[in-house]
Amino acid sequence: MRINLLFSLRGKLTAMLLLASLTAALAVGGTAYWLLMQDFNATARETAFTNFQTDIQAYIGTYGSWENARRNQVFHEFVMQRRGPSGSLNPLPGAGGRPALPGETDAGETRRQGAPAGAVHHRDPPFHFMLIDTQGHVLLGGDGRQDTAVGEDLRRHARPISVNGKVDVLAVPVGSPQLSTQDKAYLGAMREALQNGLLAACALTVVMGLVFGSRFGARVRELTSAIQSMRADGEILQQVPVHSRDEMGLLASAFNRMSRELSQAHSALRRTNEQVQSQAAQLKELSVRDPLTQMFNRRYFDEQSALLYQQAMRHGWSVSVMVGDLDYFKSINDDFSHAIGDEVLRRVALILRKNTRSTDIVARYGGEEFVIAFPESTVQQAAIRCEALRAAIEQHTWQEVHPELRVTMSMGLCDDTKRGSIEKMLAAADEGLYEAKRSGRNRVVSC
Ligand SMILES: Nc1nc2c(ncn2[C@@H]2O[C@H](COP(=O)(O)OP(=O)(O)OP(=O)(O)O)[C@@H](O)[C@H]2O)c(=O)[nH]1
Repeated sequence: MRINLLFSLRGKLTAMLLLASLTAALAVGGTAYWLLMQDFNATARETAFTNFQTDIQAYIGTYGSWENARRNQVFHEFVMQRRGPSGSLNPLPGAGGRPALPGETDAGETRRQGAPAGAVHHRDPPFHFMLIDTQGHVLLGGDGRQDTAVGEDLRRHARPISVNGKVDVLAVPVGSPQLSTQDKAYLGAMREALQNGLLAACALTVVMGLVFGSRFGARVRELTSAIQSMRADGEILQQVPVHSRDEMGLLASAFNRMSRELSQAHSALRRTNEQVQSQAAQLKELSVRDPLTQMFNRRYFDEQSALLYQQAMRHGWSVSVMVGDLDYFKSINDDFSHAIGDEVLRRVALILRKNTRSTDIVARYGGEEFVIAFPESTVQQAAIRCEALRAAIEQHTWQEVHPELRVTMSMGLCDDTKRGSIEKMLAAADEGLYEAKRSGRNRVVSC
């Protein structure tokens, strides 16, 4: 049976691997990118703080105190003066200290850090510092909130700036750090590399899924085909190769063992069945045989002769029955021994069997009495054959058994099917036998 690739193990395994790799790649790539961004932000924030701290320390240090410094020179002018026109001292715009962004200038940013309330802002820097005193009052920045106290939420993030070993001011970060063009380019390249890696991983996963799925599917197919080949009529023993020691290998080993055990059990069962059938046949044979002469017994004769009679009636065939009895058999037993009597019975049985057709039903009816049913035989035809039997018995070399032994048989015959049954025909033949005995024995009398 062919299975569509989509629904095959190979297809499912490939899809599972693809899903797993996509999920893993997205999770790992996303986390790595996020961590990288965090790292960049932290570095940018720290650099900005260092620059701002340096400027403030220089500003206050130059004038002795914040109040003096503010009275003497505006902070952004101090910074401009300190850095010079190129601003090379601090490449980051404003007190925030980040690299200049397109459309921004260092001077512009620096001016805005110290700009008084109401000053014109071309564009708010995305990240800068507000300077507060130890009581939380705004000293610098804060979009016109000078001398007002900032809230606890902002003070929580304030970082102290010490001047000459004393902390009088704190820097509060405002906004989020902006990355430089170089950083952005670097991060863009990283993102592109991650995307390409993700695509490559997916392609590799599909190929690996198809290859591994194919190998895995082939091993499953071996098992499936072996199971489908198992038949109760002798094909139970199926063995598959064990390729590995993993679960598939264990499954293959377990299947091989199960198939071997099943096959052994099946063979044992078949042998037992054969023995039972043979014993049943022996028992059946024993039940229809006379143990002394091995001839059919009375039961068998009654069954078979009744069938023969029915067939004869149905087809209009003739049928004859003979009842024979050994003459003076009691004297044989008495004069020569019971064992010689048995031997006589065995030999008579042999003579009767050898001198009749395979279609004739020959049986020992009891004691020294024998019966024969002749299918498709008139009484005249049966009489000729009974006469031959009688002569054969008389002429047998009985001297081999005992020098003085002489054996003869008297017989009665009947072919009158109109009597209604085989039993009635036997009864009529028995009358003939009686007549044969009465008229001198060793003869055949038809009735
Ligand atoms: N040895 C031996 N004798 C048997 C067997 N079955 C029956 N007999 C004997 O056969 C004898 C039959 O004797 P009777 O019925 O008197 O008949 P008979 O002596 O043959 O006399 P007629 O039939 O009148 O000629 C009996 O003595 C039985 O014991 C047997 O299986 N073996």
